[in-house]
Amino acid sequence: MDRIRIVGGNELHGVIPISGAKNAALPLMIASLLTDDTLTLENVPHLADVEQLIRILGNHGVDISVNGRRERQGESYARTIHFTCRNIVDTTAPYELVSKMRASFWVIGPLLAREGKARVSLPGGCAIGTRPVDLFIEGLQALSANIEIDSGYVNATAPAGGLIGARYTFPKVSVGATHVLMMAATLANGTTVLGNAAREPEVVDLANCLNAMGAKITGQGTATITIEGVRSLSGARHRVLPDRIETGTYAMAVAMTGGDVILEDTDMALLDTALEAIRRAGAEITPTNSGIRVVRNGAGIKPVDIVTDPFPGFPTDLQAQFMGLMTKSNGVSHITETIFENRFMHVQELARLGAKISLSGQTAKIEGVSRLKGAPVMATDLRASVSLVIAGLAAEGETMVSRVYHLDRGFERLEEKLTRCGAHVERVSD
Ligand SMILES: CC(=O)N[C@H]1[C@@H](OP(=O)(O)OP(=O)(O)OC[C@H]2O[C@@H](n3ccc(=O)[nH]c3=O)[C@H](O)[C@@H]2O)O[C@H](CO)[C@@H](O)[C@@H]1O
Ligand SMILES: C=C(OP(=O)(O)O)C(=O)O
Repeated sequence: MDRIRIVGGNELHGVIPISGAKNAALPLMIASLLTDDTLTLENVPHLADVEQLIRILGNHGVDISVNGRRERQGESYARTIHFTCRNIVDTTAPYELVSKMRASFWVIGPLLAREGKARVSLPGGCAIGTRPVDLFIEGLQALSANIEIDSGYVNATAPAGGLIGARYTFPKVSVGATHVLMMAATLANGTTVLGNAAREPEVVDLANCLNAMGAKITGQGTATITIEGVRSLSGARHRVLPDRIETGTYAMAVAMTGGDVILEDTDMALLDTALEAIRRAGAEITPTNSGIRVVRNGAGIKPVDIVTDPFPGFPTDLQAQFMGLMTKSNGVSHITETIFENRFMHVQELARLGAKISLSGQTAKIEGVSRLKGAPVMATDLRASVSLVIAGLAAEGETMVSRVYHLDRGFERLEEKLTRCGAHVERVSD
């Protein structure tokens, strides 16, 4: 199994290209199930989750080619991928495939909308909380779907004439349930109004792509999304938006090590709240023509308190990385996690590097230390694993991160991007 070896102590200087967003690419790929025409996605990152979803979509009958070639034949960076689903050949998404990745559950929306039925295994994904699917079920029921749960599967059927548009207000903001309801409602009869919808940029990206396919969606990016159902959707060409979590992660890495880096092909507006926190920690952040410049010279890292929240709040997917940064602040900071009830597994691993962190309920208290010391650590989930990389970059000596398959779910060519900026990071294959 691969491990990542880091020798800490180097500043970062150079340019880091930001990839397309995993969390936008996945729902966009799933949207290809809604049409018998070709959906072409540009800037698709090469990640384990994308490969896994390619397998799942193939099982439903989606024909997939990369840059005009068949999948797995070559180039693997910022790919353009064509998805064509002339016919859905199977409306079951089996446990063996879905259990590996939570977002694969989202096929339930398009399958139900296009074929009138879906049988989808309850999902897996990062072990960061219980992550139920009650909101998906309630929302689809509001569109008149009949839903039963049996032997670990969700069996959904639409009325004979198809799903029926309705008003549904989410009792809690859910990115995934917003994606699914939006996709399902595009082909429903009549109009759907989603209240308390997620406002994340990835939801907006999906809505924009669906509109390019002929859907009639308005209000994306606000808490109320209106979807007027249409009879069918066509193909489209769409560019996946930049990964704001990858952007924030590298910005925090520079704030941690010191240095001067341009994050290319990204956009400050995607992560205002996180960038503001990094600024308060002592980094200078400015826009450039193609992205963002992050600089930290001399001065130490200041302690900053944050609370995670749905967009536009501080993203939970950057919480672990920010904690990594705060381990070396020159004071005491507090981080409160409000989205997932079990997203502090990085705490004990950061402690192996010498971090001083205590937990009280959903709040972590971080007492900054002047030095971290390299150690063997274990990745426990996707964002936790990269928080260990950030800490390792500033630790003295060698940090060896095991279980990097978590990292490979969401960070494209991490070791290459960091090495080019002067870090000592390498992948070790046993
Ligand atoms: C592939 C993808 O895009 N994943 C992101 C997505 O996950 P995901 O879409 O799974 O996260 P949600 O926004 O749905 O989850 C938010 C909260 O709602 C709860 N909930 C959700 C659905 C439901 O039916 N019932 C329920 O109680 C969850 O347990 C969690 O506590 O948004 C999360 C929150 O920004 C991010 O951390 C994930 O990286
Ligand atoms: C939690 C994440 O992913 P998933 O929802 O697929 O588990 C993430 O991207 O940080």
